[in-house]
Amino acid sequence: MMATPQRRAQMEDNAAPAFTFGLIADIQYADLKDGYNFHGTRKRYYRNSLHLLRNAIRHWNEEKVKPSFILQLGDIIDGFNRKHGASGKALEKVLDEFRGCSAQVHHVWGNHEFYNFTRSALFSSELNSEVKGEEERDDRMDDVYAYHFSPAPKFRFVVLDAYDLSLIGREESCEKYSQSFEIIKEHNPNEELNQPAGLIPMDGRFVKFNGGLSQDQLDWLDRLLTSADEKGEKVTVVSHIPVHPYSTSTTCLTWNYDEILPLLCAHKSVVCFLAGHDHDGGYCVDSTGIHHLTVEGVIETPPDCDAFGTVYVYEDKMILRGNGRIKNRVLMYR
Ligand SMILES: Nc1ccn([C@@H]2O[C@H](COP(=O)(O)OP(=O)(O)OC[C@H](O)CO)[C@@H](O)[C@H]2O)c(=O)n1
Repeated sequence: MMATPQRRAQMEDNAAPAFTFGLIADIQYADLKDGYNFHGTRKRYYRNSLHLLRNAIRHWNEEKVKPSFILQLGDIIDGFNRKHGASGKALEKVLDEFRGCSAQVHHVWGNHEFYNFTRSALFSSELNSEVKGEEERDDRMDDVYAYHFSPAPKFRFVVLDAYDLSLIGREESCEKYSQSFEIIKEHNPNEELNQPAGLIPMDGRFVKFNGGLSQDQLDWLDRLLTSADEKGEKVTVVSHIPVHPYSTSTTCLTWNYDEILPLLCAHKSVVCFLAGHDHDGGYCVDSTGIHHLTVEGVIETPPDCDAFGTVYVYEDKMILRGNGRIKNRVLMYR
């Protein structure tokens, strides 16, 4: 499709951005030969994912305007590492690549983080990139990996914990596990709870490899966005699991997306929602003008291609410059 002259002009904005940041999703590195996804329809390049990460970091380090930070959108190493007793070694290998990046990295937690490590181990690891907020600590958020940061005046990023309510990464003895079990069993009668087989399409999200936000996290997000509205900030919300059904397949959607979406739409500060998880990627603009971008996964990207992007942030828009299978996009603020 030909770009309209207006779209071309927007893409070619040569003015200096306020700042830029990098995007990469679902690296899922493992020192294993290539495999396939569950249905055998998509090849997974476990070893090569490290090379694609290296390409991304080389690109970011050579950028004229250096990215202020990188968003690693979760599933940094694959769950298969655990079976091979290689979780620590695999993580170290990927983090070592990231250490060569001149920008700070914000790590989001996905399902594969919990296949490899306990929640408490993750909190004490380098994958905890939490920036302590300016607001008073809320004790109810102690076991939740959610935080926010402001890379430049009038801009804020919120990192969400999409496995706050989940059957993975929560001790069976805890209240949140019981609550999650009830939620999933109400919609999914399958013996194997990773299976969406037989469910009506919109219920396909009620599988074990997804999760949701607790009421405490929703309340925290609401308070944070109210404060951002008052300050006139532009907010980008980041999570491993997408929240808009048009930006992903329904089997990769957050359990309580139907509570999260209205909350985001009610806050004028929110301009963009970034996620990974669905390796095919996706994009839509919701009815209120929030951009929902699901970033294509490195793990299912062939070795001769790439899967990373750089976002140039302006006062009125963000411009995504994609590499490999990630498309260029202009995201005008609502
Ligand atoms: N229909 C399915 C799909 C998966 N499983 C099992 O669930 C676990 C997680 O699956 P996996 O594909 O590894 O999860 P990813 O986060 O890498 O990918 C999510 C989307 O599929 C990507 O687009 C694993 O144990 C699978 O075997 C299942 O039982 N039934």
